[in-house]
Amino acid sequence: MIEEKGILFVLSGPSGVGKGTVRKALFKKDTDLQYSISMTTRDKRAGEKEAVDYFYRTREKFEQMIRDNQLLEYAEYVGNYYGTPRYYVEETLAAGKDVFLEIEVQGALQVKENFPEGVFVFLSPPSLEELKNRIVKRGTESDDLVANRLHAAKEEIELMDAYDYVVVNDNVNKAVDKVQAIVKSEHCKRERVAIQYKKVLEVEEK
Ligand SMILES: Nc1nc2c(ncn2[C@@H]2O[C@H](COP(=O)(O)OP(=O)(O)O)[C@@H](O)[C@H]2O)c(=O)[nH]1
Ligand SMILES: Nc1ncnc2c1ncn2[C@@H]1O[C@H](COP(=O)(O)OP(=O)(O)O)[C@@H](O)[C@H]1O
Repeated sequence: MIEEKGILFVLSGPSGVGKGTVRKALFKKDTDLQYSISMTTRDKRAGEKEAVDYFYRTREKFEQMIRDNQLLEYAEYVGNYYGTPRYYVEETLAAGKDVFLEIEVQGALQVKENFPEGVFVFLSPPSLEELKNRIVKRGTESDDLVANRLHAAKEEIELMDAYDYVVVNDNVNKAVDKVQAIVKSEHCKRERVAIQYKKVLEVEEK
């Protein structure tokens, strides 16, 4: 019997590059991917909703989840915790559905250790100057935090080699098209493996 687990897709990249924007645009088009909602200790921004944008938790609760091994990965990022609840990801993949994570770079590298068969996509800014413009334009960060996030971004861009794909987010629609093409291409690859496996079984049965 061929194991029909779902594929884990991980979209990562520096803060402000447009991960949230690309992910939201992608989910308006592609309903076959299951988005894993992250847990965070950061404050809710205006317009955000519990269990839609994040699960908002206290540091105490978050640290309890870490101790109980309930997070697939987590990272402390610019003073707050962010993490992926383990149960949802494992159950959804086991049910044969694809899971989509949108997380920062330290977390993506942890996921890669546990799920080397996952598909890792690095969303890159067209330039650092443009990344700064986007963070400033978004207006959610104080000047200090903008500087922190840019500093983190420079280090993160150096980790690009660990990824399977790089998508430059110069234009949101084009970036979404590329992510969708990656999803399709990975499905074709898994189908090839499944067909090859079936052939092996047929030969063995003869
Ligand atoms: N490691 C990890 N990072 C996450 C998770 N969820 C969100 N992030 C990342 O944490 C960073 C900060 O997120 P946020 O405060 O929402 O700011 P924004 O994405 O820059 O608007 C971003 O790079 C997110 O992609 C998660 O579950 N795990
Ligand atoms: N391709 C793009 N061109 C111009 N601006 C963009 C693009 N993608 C995202 N943005 C803008 O950049 C800012 C940061 O995007 P966001 O999705 O919050 O990034 P991230 O989730 O990676 O931190 C937002 O104001 C968003 O509207």
